[in-house]
Amino acid sequence: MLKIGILGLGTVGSGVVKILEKNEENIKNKVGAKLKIEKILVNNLNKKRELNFAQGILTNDAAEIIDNPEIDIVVELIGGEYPAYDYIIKAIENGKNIVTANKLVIAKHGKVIFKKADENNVQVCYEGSVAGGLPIIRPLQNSLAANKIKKIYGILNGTTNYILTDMSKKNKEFADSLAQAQKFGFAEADPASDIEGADAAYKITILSLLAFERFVDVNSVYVEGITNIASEDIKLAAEMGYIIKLLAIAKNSDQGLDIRVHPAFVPQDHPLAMINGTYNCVYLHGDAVGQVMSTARGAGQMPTGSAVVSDIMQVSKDINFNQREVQRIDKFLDSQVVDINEIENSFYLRLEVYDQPGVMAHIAKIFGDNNVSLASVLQKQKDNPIVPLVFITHQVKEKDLNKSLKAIESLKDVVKINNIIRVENNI
Ligand SMILES: NC(=O)C1=CN([C@@H]2O[C@H](COP(=O)(O)OP(=O)(O)OC[C@H]3O[C@@H](n4cnc5c(N)ncnc54)[C@H](OP(=O)(O)O)[C@@H]3O)[C@@H](O)[C@H]2O)C=CC1
Ligand SMILES: N[C@@H](CC=O)C(=O)O
Repeated sequence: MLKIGILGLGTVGSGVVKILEKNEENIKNKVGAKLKIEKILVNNLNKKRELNFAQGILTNDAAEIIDNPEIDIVVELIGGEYPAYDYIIKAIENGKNIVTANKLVIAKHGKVIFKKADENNVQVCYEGSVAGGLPIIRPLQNSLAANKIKKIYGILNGTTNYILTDMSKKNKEFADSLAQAQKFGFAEADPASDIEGADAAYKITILSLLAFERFVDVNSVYVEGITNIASEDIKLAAEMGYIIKLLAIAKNSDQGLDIRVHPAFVPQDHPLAMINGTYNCVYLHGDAVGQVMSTARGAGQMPTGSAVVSDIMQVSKDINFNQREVQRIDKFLDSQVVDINEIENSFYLRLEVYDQPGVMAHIAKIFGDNNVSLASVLQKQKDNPIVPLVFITHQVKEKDLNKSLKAIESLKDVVKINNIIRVENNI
């Protein structure tokens, strides 16, 4: 019998307990040992819970798990940076194997945690940390290991994909869709991490670690969230043949790593445009295998529970059969991240201008002076002295676009620049 201590009994922790109970027999057969939940750490012992436990299982003292010599595997599901990180380190030092779904901790502290795990001869598994129920950590470590991976495009945040899908398909307002995602338990305890892009940045940092064998400083990832996306942008994107998605992108080249998270126009006929709701997707290119695309629900109790329990089972099997999967992280290098200003993209620009002669000529001249060429222009007629003007540019370096936008903003016939969104035509 192997004994498990779980830190956290929220959305994911409850899912893990349910799966371990529901599939108990099947899990025992696959692992070759019975798995027993010894203790569960919660914050508030008096909280009303959907699951019932025997006396003494729930505790609010972390030491009863991380310092407990009976426990073989510590499953960290409390989230956030601290005390989660401290608990993981202490548990490793105490010889526990770790399973976690905490992308923040793995993205920020993976290097230290993996080193510590190696020194203590234990494993750290984190399949649930990226894209919930979508298998991608183990495939990158194993099934795709023969490949050199050049680029990854991901829809890695369930909350924002849910919001964008709702806004585009059901004409819902941002705040209503976010509230729904929070109610379902997809959103982080602090949903700013979802809607402002940090959650996806942690996830693409973890994928880059495995795909490119590079440690990335998560603070060097360029991040923009979806809080500026208006329903007007979603409608205009559709008119122009695109869907707006929050993309997490990592491309490796001799110049360094182009790694970023931002909303993007995705062509309507691209498979990524068809990933809706809480579904996540990873779309990558391996030199041997070619394109690989996988999709599954990226957030929520049972999909994430599925990934976490699979990790628990893998670690249990390894303990049971006395083996340990080794990650050769000692060979991983630190990454050079390419400055966003040097990256070329096509852009969607939505402006409001005074409807008067010459405005187009003034804007076109500034674009021309800064090497910005236009792929399409959409001028909306309104019975109003102020009209929207929409452009899609050809590929241009961000720094050149920004120079021209600064000049355009100061034109007196331009009211304001409403939005700028990157257009990913070459995924
Ligand atoms: N929700 C999702 O869909 C997904 C979440 N994840 C990740 O999984 C992890 C857990 O997320 P989720 O289940 O949503 O989080 P929740 O907020 O739903 O649950 C957190 C749990 O941890 C407990 N807890 C929080 N802080 C402490 C503390 N300082 N000491 C003791 N217990 C504490 C809470 O106790 P109490 O119940 O008493 O309040 C609660 O049981 C996070 O890292 C998250 O990013 C990953 C993929 C998907
Ligand atoms: N808040 C996250 C949960 C899973 O990682 C998301 O919405 O994707």
